[in-house]
Amino acid sequence: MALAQSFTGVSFYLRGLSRLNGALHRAQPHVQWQPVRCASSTSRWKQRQGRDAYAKDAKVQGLKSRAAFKLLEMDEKHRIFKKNQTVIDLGYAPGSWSQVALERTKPHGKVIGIDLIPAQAPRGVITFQGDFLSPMVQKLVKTLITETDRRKPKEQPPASTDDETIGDETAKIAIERPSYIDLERHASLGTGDLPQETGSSKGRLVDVVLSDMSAPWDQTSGFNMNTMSNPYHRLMNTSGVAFRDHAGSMDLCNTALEFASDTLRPGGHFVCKFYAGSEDKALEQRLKKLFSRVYREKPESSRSESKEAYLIGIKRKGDVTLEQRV
Ligand SMILES: C[S@@+](CC[C@H](N)C(=O)[O-])C[C@H]1O[C@@H](n2cnc3c(N)ncnc32)[C@H](O)[C@@H]1O
Repeated sequence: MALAQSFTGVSFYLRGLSRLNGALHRAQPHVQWQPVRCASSTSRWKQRQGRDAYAKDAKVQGLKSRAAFKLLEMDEKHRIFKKNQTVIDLGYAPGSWSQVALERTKPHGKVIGIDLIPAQAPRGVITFQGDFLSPMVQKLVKTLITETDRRKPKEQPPASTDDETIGDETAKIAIERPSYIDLERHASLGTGDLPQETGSSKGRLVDVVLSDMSAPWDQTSGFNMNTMSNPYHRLMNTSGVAFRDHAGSMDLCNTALEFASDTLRPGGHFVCKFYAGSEDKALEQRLKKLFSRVYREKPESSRSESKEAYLIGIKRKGDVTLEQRV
């Protein structure tokens, strides 16, 4: 049974890091996750999913979505993951990138997923629900990173304590902190006792920061779906208006990059999705300040009609930090 502790408006789930089964283990015989080429698409999403070989392959292999293949392609080319790394997955829901990250960082990799919406995370992923554009949420995530780093798997309490159940078990780490709402209230009153910003290199505990965040838009179709059991369908990933998608993605990417600047170890890597447009060159320049090598990728599994593409930063420079935007 999964244990969950809810704080007002924010939920933490820590599932047993070493007990990976379910979808991930079912996917194991196909660890290569070799996709076949994409079939032609139609304008209707559902029909397209029906014909899309990547979407079918993801289902067969127990992956939460076809997006997994984009990350697998990029990892194949740039060797992003190594065993036992700590990975932050921004916009993790429904969780296929987290599945890939867990698989590629075995046996003791740690994956922390953050998303606006609640979702059933892959087993073994620590999740945090909140808007990553909020500075408060970013601070809480930094605190969570520090806390989980202190509690390595070998340091967890024995199976008989209250914090751990046995069986299809899930380990829970109870993290003592004020609620999200309390923190927001204190901040607005100017009395905030916020979590301390982690000091320069001291807070750099992360090996890989991934961001597949897309600015969410209100749902415009598919209202007949059972949205209580599948909240992923409550929001659309693109507005359909190229400029809005581009502007939204630049904000998300810059925020993810600044977070990477604060939390990535020297030598760490960064991947972020963006929607192409006039500002993406400036974003690429910012990456070049922080990383030794920067690549622009459009994986084969990314639909050709989509303006999405990825920037990859390899090897964070140890002596550089990015200035925050004003
Ligand atoms: C394309 S989906 C990610 C798919 C995921 N990489 C996977 O493989 O399953 C984009 C996600 O970004 C999330 N997102 C968008 N804006 C966000 C924000 N400001 N904070 C946190 N998550 C956000 C959305 O809720 C959505 O779940």
